[in-house]
Amino acid sequence: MSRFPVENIRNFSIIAHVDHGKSTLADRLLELTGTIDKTKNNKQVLDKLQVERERGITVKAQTASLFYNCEGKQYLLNLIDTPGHVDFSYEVSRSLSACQGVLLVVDANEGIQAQTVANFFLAFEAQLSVIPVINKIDLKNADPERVENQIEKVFDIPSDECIKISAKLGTNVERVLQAVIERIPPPKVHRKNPLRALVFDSTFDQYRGVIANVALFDGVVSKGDKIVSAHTQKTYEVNEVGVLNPNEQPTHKLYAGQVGYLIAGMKDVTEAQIGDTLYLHKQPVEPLPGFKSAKPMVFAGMYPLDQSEYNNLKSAIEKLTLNDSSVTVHRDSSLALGAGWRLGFLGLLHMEVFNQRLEQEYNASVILTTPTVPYKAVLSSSKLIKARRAVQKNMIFIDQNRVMLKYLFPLNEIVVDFYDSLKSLSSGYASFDYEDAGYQTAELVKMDILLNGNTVEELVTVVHKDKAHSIGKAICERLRDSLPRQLFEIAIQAAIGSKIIARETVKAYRKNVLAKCYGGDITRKMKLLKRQAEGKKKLRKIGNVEVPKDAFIKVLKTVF
Ligand SMILES: Nc1nc2c(ncn2[C@@H]2O[C@H](COP(=O)(O)OP(=O)(O)OP(=O)(O)O)[C@@H](O)[C@H]2O)c(=O)[nH]1
Repeated sequence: MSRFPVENIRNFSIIAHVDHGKSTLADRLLELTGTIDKTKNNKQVLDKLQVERERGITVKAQTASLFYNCEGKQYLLNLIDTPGHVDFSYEVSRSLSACQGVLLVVDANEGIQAQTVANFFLAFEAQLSVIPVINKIDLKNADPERVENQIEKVFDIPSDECIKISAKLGTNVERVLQAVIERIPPPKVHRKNPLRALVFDSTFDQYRGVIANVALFDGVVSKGDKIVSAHTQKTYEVNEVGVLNPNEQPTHKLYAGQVGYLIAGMKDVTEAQIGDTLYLHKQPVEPLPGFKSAKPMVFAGMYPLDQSEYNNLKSAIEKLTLNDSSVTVHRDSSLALGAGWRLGFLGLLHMEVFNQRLEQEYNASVILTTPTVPYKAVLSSSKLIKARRAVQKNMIFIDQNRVMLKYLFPLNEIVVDFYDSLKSLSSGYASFDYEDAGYQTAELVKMDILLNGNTVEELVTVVHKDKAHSIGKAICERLRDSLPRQLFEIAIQAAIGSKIIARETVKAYRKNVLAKCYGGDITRKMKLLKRQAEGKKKLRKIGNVEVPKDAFIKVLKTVF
């Protein structure tokens, strides 16, 4: 690795709106630099997770070191492929901290979309060099000149700086590599200073412990060095260092300006925090600023299917949150579902992907409850504050066919199915991005669900006043269909305070376990009654109503 002086190193990221072709461009760059075999049918090589391959989207940023010869000099190019979907923008902002420049990929047919704008500003704020790349010029409807004009108008980048390519066919991709060398500056680092390495990502390997992805800002790290974590102050010996090419390839050393991985016998997932600084033993340095913690937008309860699985699920969640540090975890418990956690996610897709990764990578089966969003409630007079609907903030015309609209929305209105409705209403043309605008006042009510007059704590929820009736009705109907009939009639009611807003009834049914037992043999009667009592233990009693666990799961998972 010493062959690469700092001036021959470029660290860059590919950013774009979802599906504009980042991963395909990354494949071509890996092929052009001989990192992967051109003859193979390479498709999204850096999308390593099963969930990424199944869904065809990137959810984790991935790093690859490319070796590239240009005009007699050998360059080391560290490429970070990032996700496009809004839920994973935290991955993007973290990746950018290890870069000096970005390739901003824009689809030649679709033009600038919501995440193109959001990701551009992440790079712009981080003061990175931006190389605009117009992709998919091979498409019949491609209009690269129109997209060039959009880029000039919205981002103030001269249109002659755009590189027009087809990542699929490989057209002009070599020009992208040349632009990386010419337009992105080498990292500003000092090799003579003591080691200062930023942990910008980490994964957990069952056999080797924590694998930390590091960017070296100062100094050198070698196999066998003693290093200290600024976060925990624990000391470790470096067992392995190397580059990702794109799989792990050990090297003896990593130098400032380089990006690679490091294994140092960290066995516990709490030991390698993303954003931590590593330095050499007895040579302490000022820690790097790290990362702003992610702000979860959507919360859901997670419980093991069976309580005996609690500890396994706990360890799986810990390992996965090491790799996805934007998830927040708090212990929680529910009378119906037992001990579990309340997890915070950046969006609904993020929640689904996390759940799928738990199942696929850790073989965990979980119950995930319907997502909710956080509210701040003023309880002084239990009358909750005035409502505010979506308010338009501004409207900007990007070109003749495209307009950017900004609205202030209650988070709860956009979190579940807004994105799908927007896509179907606009035949797929509209794209959507959001950011937190703080808490607003709204007319919210606390809705109770009652079984024969007794509140079911698990189903108490906060809803908007206007939606209380439809949600209450849906919960009552769902409960009616999942509650077994009992010896008496059950009234299922949704109530706001003392006002009942929806009601369903489950008719009485007498299961006479003694029916077959004519003849009056008392011991046989006792045996049957005992068996019936055992069956009831799996139920939860609310007042005099017995509720099987399944009924809660059905309601908690599907309504709202
Ligand atoms: N015609 C054409 N299709 C392309 C080109 N580049 C990418 N695609 C297609 O566009 C789709 C999306 O490409 P990806 O590379 O997965 O896009 P991405 O930006 O990485 O997507 P995310 O990782 O989910 O954000 C795939 O079906 C690609 O085959 C191109 O130059 N021309």
